[in-house]
Amino acid sequence: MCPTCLPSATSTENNDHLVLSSDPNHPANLIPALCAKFWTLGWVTGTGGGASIRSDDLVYLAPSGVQKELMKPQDIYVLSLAAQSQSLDKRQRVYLRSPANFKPSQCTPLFLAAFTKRNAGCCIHTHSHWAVLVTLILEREGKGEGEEKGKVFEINNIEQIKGFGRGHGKTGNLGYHDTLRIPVIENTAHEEDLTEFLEEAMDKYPDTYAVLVRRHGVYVWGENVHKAKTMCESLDYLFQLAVEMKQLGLPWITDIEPTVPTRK
Ligand SMILES: CSC[C@@H](O)[C@@H](O)C(=O)COP(=O)(O)O
Ligand SMILES: [Zn+2]
Repeated sequence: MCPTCLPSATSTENNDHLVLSSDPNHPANLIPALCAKFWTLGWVTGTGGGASIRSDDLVYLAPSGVQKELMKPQDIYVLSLAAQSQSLDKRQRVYLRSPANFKPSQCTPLFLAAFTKRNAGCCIHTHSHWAVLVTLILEREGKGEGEEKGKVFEINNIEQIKGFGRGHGKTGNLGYHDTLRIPVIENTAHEEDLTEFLEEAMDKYPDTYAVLVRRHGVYVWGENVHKAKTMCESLDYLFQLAVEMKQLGLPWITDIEPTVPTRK
């Protein structure tokens, strides 16, 4: 048992009903199904990456260090946000369900940041090559430059930008001519140490739905699973495009005046 886990049920009454459902959209069924799809995209290979879903007060999490594409609903942890907030030691996690012989994902505090600071319903973490390559390009461009250079990915005038919401609490999506900005934080030796930097980036970029982690990957969240998944897909498309644009010597930010169509 992980030292920071505090199960509120014994192993014999391990609240299996919280993860056993015939509904394919139940979070305990969706997390393994999504991770199996993400594995085919190279987002969660070699146990890296993962996904977490919040349904009201309950947070569903994968175990740590497992092949994410082979997980089963019975492997899923369930945590109560309310119980967590009442706990005297905030680092102590209050699990309603802890599968035996596992530890909860090291990404747990980062997923919780998306749920508590942004009221997200789903958070996805990928180790996508494209995300990592974008952070490497930015690292090279930021070398010897000012403080902020290399610490934010910016792109405009690409249709797929319209796949992003304007920001938490705002209505509508970004437009074709808007600039999408994704902050970049530096990687740390231990995943949980990323949390304070992820939270800082969320404060500095209140409209962002994603944070890149240098030489590591990306965290993407959304109000629900559909939004988190489609924004993660749109981002990966843009990261790949951006790497290929860079190879062709094309800039990510361009000055294109909006055109008004003339109708005949
Ligand atoms: C290939 S190990 C990757 C981990 O250190 C981490 O970055 C990660 O994304 C997954 O952590 P996990 O605890 O297995 O959910
Ligand atoms: Zn990771």
